[in-house]
Amino acid sequence: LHHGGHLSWTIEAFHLGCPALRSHPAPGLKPKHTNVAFLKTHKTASTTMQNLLFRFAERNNLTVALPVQACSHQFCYPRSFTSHFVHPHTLPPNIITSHMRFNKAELLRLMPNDTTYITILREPGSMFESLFSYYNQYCQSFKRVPNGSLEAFLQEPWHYYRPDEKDSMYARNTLTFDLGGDKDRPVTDVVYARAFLAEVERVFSLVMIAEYFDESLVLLRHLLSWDLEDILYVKLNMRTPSSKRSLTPGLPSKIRAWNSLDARLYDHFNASLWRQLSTLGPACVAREVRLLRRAQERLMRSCFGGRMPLLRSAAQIKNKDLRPWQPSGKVDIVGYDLPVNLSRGFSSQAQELCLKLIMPEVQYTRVLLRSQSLRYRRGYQLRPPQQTHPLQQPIRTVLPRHPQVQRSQSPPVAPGPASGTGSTSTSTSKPAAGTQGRTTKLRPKSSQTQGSQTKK
Ligand SMILES: Nc1ncnc2c1ncn2[C@@H]1O[C@H](COP(=O)(O)OS(=O)(=O)O)[C@@H](OP(=O)(O)O)[C@H]1O
Repeated sequence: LHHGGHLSWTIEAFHLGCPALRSHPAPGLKPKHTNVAFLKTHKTASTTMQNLLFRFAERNNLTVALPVQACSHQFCYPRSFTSHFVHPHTLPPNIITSHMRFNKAELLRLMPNDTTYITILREPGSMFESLFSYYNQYCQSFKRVPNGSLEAFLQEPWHYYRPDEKDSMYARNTLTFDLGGDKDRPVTDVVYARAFLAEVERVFSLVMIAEYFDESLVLLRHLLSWDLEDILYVKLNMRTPSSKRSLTPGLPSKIRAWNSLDARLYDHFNASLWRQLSTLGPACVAREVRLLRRAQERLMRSCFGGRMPLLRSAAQIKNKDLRPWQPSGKVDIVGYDLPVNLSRGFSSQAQELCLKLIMPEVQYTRVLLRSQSLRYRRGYQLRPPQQTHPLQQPIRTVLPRHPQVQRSQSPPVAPGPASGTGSTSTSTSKPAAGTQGRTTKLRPKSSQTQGSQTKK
């Protein structure tokens, strides 16, 4: 993306009187928030968000907390998160975004005081259909169902579901579980449901909604004072149309009843998303979404020569760094390939951007761990002997390395006409199953927003 794109975005949005921009007449000078904890929930477009955050971290030389190898590429999900799951070479972190089961106290210990907490939810019907298809070979509750029939499962879920067995969190109230809640709390326990919802509301400054991904990104950009280029993305981790099934009449309501805690969360935060958007102003939001989509198209054209990169099944993707993990033979996750002839005229930085945009979660996590370990070791060698190494200090005393980033002085590199191969060499085999401070306060919500094997 080129500087001009950013400029026209800010000018156009400014003329529309977007509240956050109006209150900051020189948005280009406002420092970006760089300390972000994104709770990566399951089957909610969270891999797309994670990729966006990984790229943001790399561009700004930030540190991303990554799992220790024993945890695979997730923080030992479904175990409750602890800072022991974080690789020491990725401390102290600015950003955390890999799958985990949320544990507020541990994150407060790990992350800087001014960390912004964000998560994403998806409409329960389509989310459960996605979970049911993706985890049908792993989750016993789903495996028991004759002919893998979603209808049969929903007809009598208690016949197939065992609350305490391995992977049961994919079969009921997965969002509630990921957020650290009790997925099996009876529907009648309204007091619990209300208190849980209130807690989520208190902790998370933004709860994105997958169905309104672009609108959610507009809110995110305002909340964090980020630029347009910071929210560009390519959709990742999609199933092929043939792996999806449409829900027959009556199923959505059964799914909501079975996942009543999740349904409650979704309804609440969907409504609050729209309240936030209306505070920002519908015209402003519509224009920002349009600008985002136009910028995406420009980026797609320059990286991939078309409106979208070439969508491929894993077997068709030549570069193994770009092959997404496949949960089973029964469901196809599509990925992308880089066009072979796009390397000419591209700077290596531009090639890297195009590659990273479409790099699947498992491979990107490995690449990032490698580069951060390298940086860590270099830093360690350069440190005078008397200086205490951060890991020798209790975690609570470690200060963030990059509290905030000033907007880039130089224009971002335009991805000119990319190579079909990356410099990385990672395998696509699925990693092994999840085995198995600092005193911080949650920052107040930003006033700007008034307005995992473990499976993959
Ligand atoms: N930008 C955007 N907007 C809306 N939906 C999107 C987006 N990006 C990805 N997706 C869809 O999200 C599903 C994958 O979610 P996750 O990446 O969270 O899955 S995972 O738990 O990490 O495996 C997967 O849904 P299904 O295809 O229904 O399985 C993706 O198609």
